[in-house]
Amino acid sequence: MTGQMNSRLNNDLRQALSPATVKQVSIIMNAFVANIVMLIVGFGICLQASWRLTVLAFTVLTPVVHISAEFSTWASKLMMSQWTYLADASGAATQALTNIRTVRMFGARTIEMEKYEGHIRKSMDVGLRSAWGQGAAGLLSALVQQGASFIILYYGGHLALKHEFEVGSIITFTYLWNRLSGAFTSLNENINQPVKAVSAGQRVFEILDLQPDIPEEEGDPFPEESKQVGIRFENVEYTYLSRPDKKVLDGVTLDIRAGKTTAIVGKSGCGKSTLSKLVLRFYDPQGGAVFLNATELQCMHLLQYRNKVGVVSQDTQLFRMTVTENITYGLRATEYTMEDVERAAKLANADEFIRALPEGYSTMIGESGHDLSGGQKQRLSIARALVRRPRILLLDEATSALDAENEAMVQAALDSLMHQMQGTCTIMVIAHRLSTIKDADRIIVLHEGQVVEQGTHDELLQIKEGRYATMIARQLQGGSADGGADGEEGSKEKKVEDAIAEIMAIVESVNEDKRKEVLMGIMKKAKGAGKGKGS
Ligand SMILES: Nc1ncnc2c1ncn2[C@@H]1O[C@H](COP(=O)(O)OP(=O)(O)OP(=O)(O)O)[C@@H](O)[C@H]1O
Repeated sequence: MTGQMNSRLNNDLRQALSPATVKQVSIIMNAFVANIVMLIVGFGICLQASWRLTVLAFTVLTPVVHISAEFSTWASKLMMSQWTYLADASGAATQALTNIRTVRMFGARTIEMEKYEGHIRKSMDVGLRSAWGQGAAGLLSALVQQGASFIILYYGGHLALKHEFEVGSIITFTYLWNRLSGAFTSLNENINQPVKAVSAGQRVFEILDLQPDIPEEEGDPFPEESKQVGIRFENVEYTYLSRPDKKVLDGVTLDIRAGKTTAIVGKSGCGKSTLSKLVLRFYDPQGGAVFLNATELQCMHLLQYRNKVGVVSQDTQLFRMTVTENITYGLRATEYTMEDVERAAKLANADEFIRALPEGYSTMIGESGHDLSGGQKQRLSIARALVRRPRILLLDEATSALDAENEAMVQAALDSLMHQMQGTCTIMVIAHRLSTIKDADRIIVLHEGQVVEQGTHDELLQIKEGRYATMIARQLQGGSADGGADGEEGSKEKKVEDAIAEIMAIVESVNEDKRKEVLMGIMKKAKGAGKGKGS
């Protein structure tokens, strides 16, 4: 899609601007004026020489006009489809080049080349058809014009024989007629070029004038600096348009409390990122509503709102700009100082590696940040979130794509970010594992688009400890594991494996000195549950 838009903008823009050079404008204007004058004056002289021959000649010209108009419509349809194929080719090339590592990894170079060639071939076929058509239309109109000259000579001769017309006038008339039809063809071409440019320009403006589905510059102002902001989901339902059969959020009601850190956890695909997309208002819910304090998010001035939201997500996107420009992306020069940038970078554990770059903060970053490690990109993205002084911070599985070493460094940066922001900023953390959200004030567990549990870390641990204890007790007694965590289905072994994995996650998620206590707690409860069941 991006490639297609790109190609459309490039091709159409080139065509739209093609007549807009001083040389082209003067050529078109000169030829246009000369041809119009030639047509008017020539028509007058012809009429004066013989009105009958003039009417005859212009009657013959009518099919030429018709043929040109028909050909123009046909050719512009062909041109559209030729551009569509070119856009497909450009889209395929952009996609393959953007994901060049994946293409190489899967040995798909030849497949991608063939795809590209396929689109180009189709475009070439259409181009050839258009060229043949243009040739045929030219030939036909030349034949019609020659035919008109022949009829003029024939009928003129006939009139001369009857002494109604002088022989010399026939020669003058034929000469004028040839000049007239030449002027007509040239005028047609003169008009065609700006007309094509205008229609290409219209297509460019169609794209430029596209408005976002959600209006960005109207609505209630964002609450003042002194006021804390909380987010509330009330009975929210959401289904992606491309998958109408699957309700991703099904009556979600939850609070992201003002000034607190709230973690959203749950298995892959349960709807966590969809929640964050609704918070960012990329989409609006189909049922229920999202509120910012007492104001419905849909009534909020979107640009002001997004300006106050800092995001660190799993796939950080960087631009081909300097480090400073990447950190301050979206801010105007008056909205930050260099001290702000350095302070944000220090808090994000990024200052050290930035200073080690060849030109420090002025170093140009390669396309999509390919010359930085995943961890470095994430730390830049944390600095980017910090420098905006956000009132809402969204951390969407910011460490999930990193290796252990980078994860530790980025997690340290995130901890410092959350520490810095605590109390002044409302933080929403989306995580796979409980271990990454030790400092959350509240944890909300999602399961298949619904909130199944919520509470503080300790409250959730107690619930889970109780559940796993019951499961372990049942296992120890050789009984069924049904009724285990989150009501999931599957074989007994799978459930035990899941239970152990989750117990390990709990153990990881608490401080070392508390780990023993948690394990002892589970074993104690398991023993109690076993006895209860046995008696
Ligand atoms: N753009 C989309 N179009 C259609 N379906 C989507 C889209 N994005 C996500 N989904 C589907 O919505 C469901 C929830 O996805 P979501 O990304 O919110 O889950 P998640 O809990 O964040 O998962 P993960 O932890 O793996 O990132 C999944 O079934 C996913 O396939």
